[in-house]
Amino acid sequence: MGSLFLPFGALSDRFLCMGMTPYPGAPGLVSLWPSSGCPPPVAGLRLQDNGLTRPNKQLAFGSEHFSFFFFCFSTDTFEPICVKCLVLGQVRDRRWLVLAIAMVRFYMEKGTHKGLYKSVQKTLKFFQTFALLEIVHCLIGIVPTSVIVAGVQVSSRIFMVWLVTHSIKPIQNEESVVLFLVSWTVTEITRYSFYTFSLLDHLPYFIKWARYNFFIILYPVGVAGELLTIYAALPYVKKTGMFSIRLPNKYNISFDYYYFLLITMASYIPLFPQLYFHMLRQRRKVLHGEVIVEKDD
Ligand SMILES: CCCCCCCCCCCCC/C=C/C(=O)SCCNC(=O)CCNC(=O)[C@H](O)C(C)(C)COP(=O)(O)OP(=O)(O)OC[C@H]1O[C@@H](n2cnc3c(N)ncnc32)[C@H](O)[C@@H]1OP(=O)(O)O
Repeated sequence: MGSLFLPFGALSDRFLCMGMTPYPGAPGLVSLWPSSGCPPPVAGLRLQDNGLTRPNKQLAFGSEHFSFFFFCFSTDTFEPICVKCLVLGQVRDRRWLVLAIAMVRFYMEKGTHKGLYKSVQKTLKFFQTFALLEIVHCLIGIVPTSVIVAGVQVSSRIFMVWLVTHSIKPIQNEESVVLFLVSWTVTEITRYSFYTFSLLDHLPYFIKWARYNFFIILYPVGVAGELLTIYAALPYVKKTGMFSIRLPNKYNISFDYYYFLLITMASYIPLFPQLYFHMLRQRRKVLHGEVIVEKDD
């Protein structure tokens, strides 16, 4: 029994790891014990070593309030694999599922999108801010995803959540907010289901297909939602001068949030196609087995 900071370097052989967190994806206590004679079938899935240096199998289950997870790994390298599993948070699909259910329930009860953002904003801000960890994963090499691709994707969403939708209350009931909320949610449920089932080596074709097809529609829809929301915010930002710094001031600097928003909107023109074509290349590679040599970002 130990905490997250067990001396991984001192371990050898295979280990089964079991953890419990206060809520899905949060850090929590982890128990480790040698897997020999130990790994039982977990929820019908047999954990077995397949010689990978990343977690061989991982399974997470629980409720909205806490989460259990099991995984089995080999320590033939001294990579902190357990930490890797924890921070990768394969339960994120369920966190986004919580958001999806909250949105559907709200719409069924109220019959309107007005007030939807307000009702899900805490959950959204929490999950989306946690997505910053994705950039950290790329930076420290836990996942092979391009830092630039993940960085643009995550930072644009964080920007939308905190500096646009959270900060500019009059736009929170715009239909465009629903557009990006729905496309982000469906995308993340699919994406994290894909990662989870891939790690389990039981990837249903539908999940794989969905991961590499849904984006064809959801990406433009999400981006349209984001751009329309920023556009709707412009008059308010201009009128209030929010987040702007006017001259004269003692630092002799000026900043105009209105123009910053315009520049951000313009930056979608070169950046979005890069992300979209990246996904189209991934699609050809994963679904059609094409060998694609990508330029280093
Ligand atoms: C300050 C203001 C800045 C503003 C900037 C403005 C400009 C913005 C321009 C554009 C903005 C776009 C905004 C986006 C909006 C939306 O999201 S709309 C909704 C639709 N969105 C999508 O469909 C997103 C699709 N895109 C992606 O999924 C991504 O591009 C990606 C996730 C960032 C990268 O995908 P990809 O290159 O395919 O890599 P990965 O999926 O990460 O896979 C690489 C390998 O790594 C493994 N892996 C990754 N993460 C995990 C994990 N958590 N657990 C386990 N494994 C993981 C993965 O399995 C792959 O492994 P291999 O298969 O072995 O290679």
